[in-house]
Amino acid sequence: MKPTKPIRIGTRDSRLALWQAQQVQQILSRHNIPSELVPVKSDGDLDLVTPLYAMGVEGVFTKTLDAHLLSNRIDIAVHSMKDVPVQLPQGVIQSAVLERGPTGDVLVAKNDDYLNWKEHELNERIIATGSVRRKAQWWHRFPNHRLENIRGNLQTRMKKLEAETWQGAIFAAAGLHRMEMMQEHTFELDWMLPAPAQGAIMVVCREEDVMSKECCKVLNHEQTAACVQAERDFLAALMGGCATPISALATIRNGVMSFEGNILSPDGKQKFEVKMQFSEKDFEEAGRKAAADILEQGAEAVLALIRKNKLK
Ligand SMILES: NCc1[nH]cc(CCC(=O)O)c1CC(=O)O
Repeated sequence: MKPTKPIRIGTRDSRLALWQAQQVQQILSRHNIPSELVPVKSDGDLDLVTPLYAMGVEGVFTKTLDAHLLSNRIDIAVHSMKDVPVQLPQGVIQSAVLERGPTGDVLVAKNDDYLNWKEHELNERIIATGSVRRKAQWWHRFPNHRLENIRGNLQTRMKKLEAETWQGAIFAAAGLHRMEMMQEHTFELDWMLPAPAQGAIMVVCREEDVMSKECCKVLNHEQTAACVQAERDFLAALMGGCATPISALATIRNGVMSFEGNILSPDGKQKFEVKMQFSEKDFEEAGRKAAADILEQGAEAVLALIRKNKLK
């Protein structure tokens, strides 16, 4: 099946978003499917002051592209999957998930000091992150550190870090990697679980657009799709929301899925975690089963706390 007109690929206009959309374009072109990029400004990019968790709406990065899709100004939209609310708008469907990049979070620091920081140390250090999920996990490990809010695209945040006296800032490894912005003093935070679907690129299209749906099949990476589905099912079963201190990472090796998830209170004091393995026949159940396990441990108390904070 070949489209008669180039597929219009909607993307945000940040450098990272454009890079990701170009990946999609390259794969399509390898399969002789013509396409064109349609960059669109999103509200999440226009307001650089308000922390994301205070914007009060879900999908600040995705709703502008959703509107473009539903009004037929674009045929597909490319998103950083971790920014996409688990509930897609009516009429919009997931048409592919690309093979995943690096999944973790990293600390970009001013020097190599991090290697000497002890868990629960008394030193007060200043680290920048705007993410409630990263804050909660950081405070769980370093309760005495001060965490500063930071917003903006990767380039903006990196410049801000250079200009401030902070010891470091936290970034998704995938973004830095894709922008070739890996800095000298960068440390993998292997003790921190990423946001559900971090490092994955999702493609969506209109539900009834058979042609685009078919073309997107060449973009889909099945193992990645199974892993991020499990992570998002975990999130959906617990809250169904973004900007919550809920993390998850699923990986598949030799046909077995290893699933890790956690929920923390926003101050990092309470933490529940789950680690489970699933064989292929249970992949579709993984997220839901992990959520049931963590709730059984008593995580509901933390969820109630998060809900109360959100209402304030
Ligand atoms: N919320 C912003 C965002 N959305 C996707 C990425 C990076 C790429 C990815 O994680 O898929 C980032 C930057 C960051 O968290 O540092």
